[in-house]
Amino acid sequence: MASLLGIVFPVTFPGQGQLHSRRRSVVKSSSSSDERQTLFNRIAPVYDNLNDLLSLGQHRIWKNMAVSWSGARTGDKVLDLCCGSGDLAFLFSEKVGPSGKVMGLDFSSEQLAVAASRQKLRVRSCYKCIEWIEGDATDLPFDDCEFDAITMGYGLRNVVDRDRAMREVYRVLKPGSRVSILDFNKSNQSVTTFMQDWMIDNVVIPVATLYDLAKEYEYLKYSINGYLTGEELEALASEAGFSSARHYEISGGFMGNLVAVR
Ligand SMILES: C/C(=C\Cc1cc(O)c2ccccc2c1O)CCC[C@H](C)CCC[C@H](C)CCCC(C)C
Ligand SMILES: C[S@@+](CC[C@H](N)C(=O)[O-])C[C@H]1O[C@@H](n2cnc3c(N)ncnc32)[C@H](O)[C@@H]1O
Repeated sequence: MASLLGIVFPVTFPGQGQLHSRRRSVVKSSSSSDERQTLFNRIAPVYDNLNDLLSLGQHRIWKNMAVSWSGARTGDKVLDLCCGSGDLAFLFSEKVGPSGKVMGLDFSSEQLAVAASRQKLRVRSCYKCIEWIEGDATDLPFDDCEFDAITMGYGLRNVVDRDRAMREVYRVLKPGSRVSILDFNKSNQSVTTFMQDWMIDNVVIPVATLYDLAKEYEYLKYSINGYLTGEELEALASEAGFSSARHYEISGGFMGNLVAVR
């Protein structure tokens, strides 16, 4: 498998956060990581609107649940991993408040640019505590035991080396703290899988085609099929060292949320 030596410069987008940059070298495991980075850069301009349209706004409820399950409290230092356009980071900042600290990390510069521009439009003081960092989930530019809570919203499924990402999450979490990982549910129920596939084939992809994004949303179906079941996600967390892990199915089994405690 071709490997690429990529130098990733995790830089911040100074929405209102401090400006800092940390340099790490990341060996990308395969070109598919590059392809995914390109995909999310490409869909960034319409990503939020299509999520609202295609889920009838339900994704905001699911993201609220994920942040609540993280156990984040006022004053905490928290990480939204694979933050994209920042939905969960904004929810996190409402939880931790102005005395807390929110870091949003993603390897898509275009997604981070959308996140930073959304941040500039928000006036509440809690949103000023968010810092955006360009980096890789498999090589986090943070110290051990740095965070009180972590979320990954629709991120883990898109990371090529999920084992490494889970070990990194474990490393940077404080003992006794939680990671909350929201994503599509890879169901064991054939009727759920059938309905999920039907919706993607007959609603999601036709709508995405109107935006010339059919291939990007065909990847969505491919990535769900290649994802882990709830049981497999619990095992992944356990193998990474987490002391407990539970996967909860939500929205009729269409979505799922893993909560793991370090
Ligand atoms: C926020 C959501 C998906 C984010 C997302 C994740 C990915 O990995 C992608 C990969 C490639 C392209 C896009 C994405 C992406 O947007 C979930 C909601 C948005 C979904 C696109 C809509 C899925 C619809 C469900 C199959 C059925 C929803 C039923 C609901 C009860 C109305
Ligand atoms: C579907 S989006 C989710 C965005 C946001 N969390 C949300 O819930 O809307 C997946 C995000 O994961 C990011 N991503 C995928 N692999 C990554 C990696 N190895 N390191 C950092 N970000 C990654 C993509 O750039 C993309 O922004």
